[in-house]
Amino acid sequence: MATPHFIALDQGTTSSRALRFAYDTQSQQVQLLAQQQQEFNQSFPQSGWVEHDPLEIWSSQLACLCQVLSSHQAEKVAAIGITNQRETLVVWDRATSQPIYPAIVWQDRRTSPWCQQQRELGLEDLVRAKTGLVLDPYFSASKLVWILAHVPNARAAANRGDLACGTIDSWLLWMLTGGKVHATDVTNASRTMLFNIHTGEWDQDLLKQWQIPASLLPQVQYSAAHYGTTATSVVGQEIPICGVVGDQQSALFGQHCLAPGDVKNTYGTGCFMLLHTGPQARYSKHHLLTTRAAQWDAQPQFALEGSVFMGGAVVQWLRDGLGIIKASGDIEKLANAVSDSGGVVLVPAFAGLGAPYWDAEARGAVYGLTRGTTNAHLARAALDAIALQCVDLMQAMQADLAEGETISALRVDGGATHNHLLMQLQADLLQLPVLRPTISETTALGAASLAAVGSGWRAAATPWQLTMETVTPRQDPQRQQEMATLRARWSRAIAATQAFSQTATG
Ligand SMILES: Nc1ncnc2c1ncn2[C@@H]1O[C@H](COP(=O)(O)OP(=O)(O)O)[C@@H](O)[C@H]1O
Ligand SMILES: O=P(O)(O)OC[C@H](O)CO
Repeated sequence: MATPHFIALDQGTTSSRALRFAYDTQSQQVQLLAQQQQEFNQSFPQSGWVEHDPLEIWSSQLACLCQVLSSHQAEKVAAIGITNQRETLVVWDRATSQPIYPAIVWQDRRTSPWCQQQRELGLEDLVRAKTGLVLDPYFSASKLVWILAHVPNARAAANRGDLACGTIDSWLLWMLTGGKVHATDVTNASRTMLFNIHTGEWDQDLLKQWQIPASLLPQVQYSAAHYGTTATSVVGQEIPICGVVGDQQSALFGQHCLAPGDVKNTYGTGCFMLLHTGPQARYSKHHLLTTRAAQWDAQPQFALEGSVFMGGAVVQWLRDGLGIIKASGDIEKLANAVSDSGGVVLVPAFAGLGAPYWDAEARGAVYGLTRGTTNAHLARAALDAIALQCVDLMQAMQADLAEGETISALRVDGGATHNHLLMQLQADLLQLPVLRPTISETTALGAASLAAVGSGWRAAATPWQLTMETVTPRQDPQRQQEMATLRARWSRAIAATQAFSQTATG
């Protein structure tokens, strides 16, 4: 098998995907052979709540896997890698494998009051020191506490050891192995707010503080490890599962960002900028998170992360909420109908503001409307907002760089990077080259690559061949002036939005 195949399962916020790659061990070339994708339902049962059906996640993911399995010879598949939307939490019954409640999604804000209580108890610094995270509803811990408190009988069943919980990787592993494996990897664990990023273990103090029985939690392993094999009764054959990694850390790995100073930004539902910082945990002075990067041997790896909750989701809102475009890709043509937003600024704080503001109570706002404002101006303002949120992340990251470190380019991936207008805007705002791989599926590539490492087919440090396209920043004075104006307006709009959320009473 000189050209083993690896399958990545990429379970995202809006869709499940399976991608099959062939890896030529001689040339290190990788080829995408087949891919399948299924969207699934998003449920918004109350204001600020976001839920998924874990069984629909599972059935869509299994269907995609089975399709790419049957696309080529079965025996060529050397291993599977799983990558996933992070933080989203599932709790299920160990005996029946039935979820006891829908998955509470990373975007869900219902636990904002609980987070506030924990801050009032003075836990913020302790949580940050142990987990690298800020006390925000984004992370899994508050979602688990909510389920244990609100789902009938959940607390008693958890205390008896009858329940299991985990992020989506754990849920998929459990189902793929027919209930044999309850595990997760360090990157996913580091997003739960229950994991000590320094010791590499569940933090007993936090578990005690929040009354979480340790028996609920999965076993934590390296990202490249032998997790188990798929059950024949489920998938039709036994295939080793040798990689598990959160989707943003997977993209970091897939983009070959393995050394301190390497940075990537993914433009999916949200936008996630990660800076690899090497084997030492580094704490931000500018409200970024400290998180685990993919780990392939005994040496832990760390990253600084800036998370923006509404990236491509703003485009979905224009499509599904306002109905001003039919497909996400239509936004570029509409936005190109005008030369700028006409002074309109959209702050998409629909689910609060993530890094670097961490304002769970902020809500979205549009400024600068006139009688002349059109859908095209709004579309343009939406793209501006995606890029400007990422400028905030980059500014924080640059301010956190160690002496001698510089960021010379931004590697990008994710659905919204197909938008040329957005990518040019990003390059111009940052005055940095934006590097876009011709394989846009670097998240899946990262998981496939880790599965190849975990199954012994390649060494982690050996990069795949990646061809990059460069978007060069425009440096003419007029453009620079336009970008400065955009940034100044954005700062005012953010300040006004936060002031409104502090003064709003209902
Ligand atoms: N041409 C485009 N311009 C802007 N946004 C886009 C474009 N194509 C897709 N998107 C957005 O990208 C997101 C999908 O990207 P993807 O990487 O598949 O996300 P996820 O992994 O979060 O499900 C959607 O929010 C969609 O609105
Ligand atoms: O599903 P994505 O690609 O939007 O990623 C979601 C993130 O992992 C949330 O932290």
